[in-house]
Amino acid sequence: MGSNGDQYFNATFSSEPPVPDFQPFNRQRGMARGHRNMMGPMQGPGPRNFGPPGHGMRPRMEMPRMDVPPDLRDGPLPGQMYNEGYGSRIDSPKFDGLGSRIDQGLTNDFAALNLQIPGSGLKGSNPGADEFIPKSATLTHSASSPNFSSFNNGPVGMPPMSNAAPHMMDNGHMGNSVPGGDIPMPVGGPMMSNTPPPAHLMPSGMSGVVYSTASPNNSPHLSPTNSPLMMRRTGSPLAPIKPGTPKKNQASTIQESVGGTTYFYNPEDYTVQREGIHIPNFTMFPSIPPHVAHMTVKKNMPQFFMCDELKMDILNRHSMTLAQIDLQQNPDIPTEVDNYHHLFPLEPPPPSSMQKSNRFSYPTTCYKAVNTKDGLTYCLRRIHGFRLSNTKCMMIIDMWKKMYHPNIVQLREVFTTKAFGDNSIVFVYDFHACAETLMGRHFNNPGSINGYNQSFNMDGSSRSYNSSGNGKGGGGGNTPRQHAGLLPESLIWAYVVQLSSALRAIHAAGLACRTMDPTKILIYSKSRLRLNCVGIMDVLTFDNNQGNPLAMMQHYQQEDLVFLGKVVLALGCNSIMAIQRDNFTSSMELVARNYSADLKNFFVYLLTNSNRPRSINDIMPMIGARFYTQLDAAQLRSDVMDSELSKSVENGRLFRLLCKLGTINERKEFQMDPQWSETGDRYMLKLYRDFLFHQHDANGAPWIDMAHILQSLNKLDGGTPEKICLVSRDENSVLVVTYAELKQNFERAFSDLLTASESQSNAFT
Ligand SMILES: Nc1ncnc2c1ncn2[C@@H]1O[C@H](COP(=O)(O)OP(=O)(O)OP(=O)(O)O)[C@@H](O)[C@H]1O
Repeated sequence: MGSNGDQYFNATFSSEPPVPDFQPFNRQRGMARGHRNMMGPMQGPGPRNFGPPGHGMRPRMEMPRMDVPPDLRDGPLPGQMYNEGYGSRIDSPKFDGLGSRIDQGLTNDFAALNLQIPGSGLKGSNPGADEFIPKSATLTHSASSPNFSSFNNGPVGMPPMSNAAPHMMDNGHMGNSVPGGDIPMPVGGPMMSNTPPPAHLMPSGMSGVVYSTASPNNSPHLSPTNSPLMMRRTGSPLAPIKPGTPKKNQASTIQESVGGTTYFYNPEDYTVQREGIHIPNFTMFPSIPPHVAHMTVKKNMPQFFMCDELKMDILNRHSMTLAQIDLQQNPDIPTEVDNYHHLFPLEPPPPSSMQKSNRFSYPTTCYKAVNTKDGLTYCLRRIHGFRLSNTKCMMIIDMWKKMYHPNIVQLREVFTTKAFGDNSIVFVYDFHACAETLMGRHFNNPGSINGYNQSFNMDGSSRSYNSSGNGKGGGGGNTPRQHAGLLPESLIWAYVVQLSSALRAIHAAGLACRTMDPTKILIYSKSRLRLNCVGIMDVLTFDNNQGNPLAMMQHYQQEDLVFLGKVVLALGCNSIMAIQRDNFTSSMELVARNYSADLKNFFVYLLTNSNRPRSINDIMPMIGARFYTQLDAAQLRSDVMDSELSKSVENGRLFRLLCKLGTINERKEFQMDPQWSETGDRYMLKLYRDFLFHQHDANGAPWIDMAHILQSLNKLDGGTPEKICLVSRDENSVLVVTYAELKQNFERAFSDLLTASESQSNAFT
């Protein structure tokens, strides 16, 4: 079995489910609107235009949130704040928002299933009771309070889908945005959480308010007592659904004329209530999918970010790619070679400049370098002192350049140069950061292993193999070993599959590898192989007198197969010595003792009876069902990578959001501008920053919960209709705003900033 996914195969498969990440409850995933027929018939539009304006002609396969009735898009949001001089009023006379309808649908759905729905808030309390109605909940703020003029310009509607960020099209469900159930928001309700906000956020004039357990639209949800973090620890604290919850009556059809077209629609058709589906109007990283979560070794802490192993791997590769050398201390390295600059040697300088490569009979040097045209990093392999006398061989190079394979290091171009002070030819390959050679990984210890005490070249000559000299890898270290110091057979087959796959593609293209050698096979990650240096031998050994440059290919292909057998035999015996002719019998005995008959047959086929023509395709039956193992490992790894990628997608989005917020808040140059942060609309964003980061609990202790920050930021990004209460530090100003309003202000502020920066840069140019 390949070790690409070894850490997952080795995982402890515990019967105990892992701690869910940020997912305090289980519920039905959202369905596309196209499934509505499964849930019940559409409420009947008549023969004219049906549905809210802008939706009449739409096919029904739409995201539910696309269909926002005009009362929510254009009408005042419940709880809309209006400016009344220096006082602001919370006006929430009829709370019948989208969210509550959605919630009701979900609640009913769950009720039908006789399940408990967290967050329904049904604990026997009557939501319509007076205690839920903080009548005349008028908030005051100080004279320095922000100018709310923007609210006078008319109602702030729920943002239409077209204004939403693309990620809103995702079907992810949010952590604890459990619908509030059947409870309509009480008239005049203060759109508060089902638990009181932290003490410092509770306005002094509202201390007697009873907080509703109603719609999530009105609920900040997260507080020190009901954060997802707490829920993870304690199980869902949200109330179970009350059995037999009555269904809400159907709303009557609404008629609306827009631009001469009359739309008839039932508002509830354009919410997801009827389907009992709740698709959040924002997105966030929900959790690791179970097929990945159960695969990994169980961790004590939930993983919101990339796993350490992968992160270190990526960071190492990044730093290796960015590494530079001080050219003043290395005058031998030219600043520029052809289209490449920032040359960085990938191996220490050889003891003698005349030391030849084990494989090429010329001194060679490898550099990492950046291409001036595309800015990408490549590997330059310089062959010292080689003068290209005939360009006919470039026809083979062109064939190699077209050869794309996941187990071959891609050849990009070949050029001659005098930049090194001699006639050199340079082969440019893709750079695989942190790659090492198979030699360095597995045969770096030239000492006695398995009874062999001398290293040999693959061709059987007696020259000792050096390590790759790059200080990486090593025969011991992290290399997986079976008993008796041998490699696990699964790893050997993983190598065989990859090497034979590369050879198969090469031979099918009419070429030959000619560098099947442990020093010319790159390995990275756990067991990922690539054949390196393809095409070099075709140039270095090109026979000018030969009419057809490909005439010798069949012969070279036969050699490839023999060398494949030798490389794998050396791996199987864990020694280069194993391939020496004298050692062949004992090597085969060792293989027969420790490995399967298939592996032995593999060596017999490739390394005996030299007169028999061989084909790479004959290897496939020997690999047999092990192909499935490789495929499984590759797919598992792909699943893990996909899951890791999904985390990063959300991280990047939130990081950009935070960057924007940081650039808007409290800009010194705008401090005295009445339109800016201290006195203008941006004041709201400044208070939001405190809401986001500076919460404390009832005892005044800082309340630090990543889940609160993540969820709140995601709601801001999604511009949800949910309301939050923002309080100034002196507690004299209280703003109740929806995330949608915050988002509008946020985007406006940032675009103002961009405009200002453009005009400034224009002023300077
Ligand atoms: N395409 C590449 N991407 C990244 N690193 C590479 C690439 N090619 C080579 N290297 C690095 O350069 C080092 C030297 O490679 P090289 O092929 O010269 O190995 P070697 O053992 O020194 O062989 P030789 O005896 O032929 O010089 C390798 O260990 C590898 O880490």
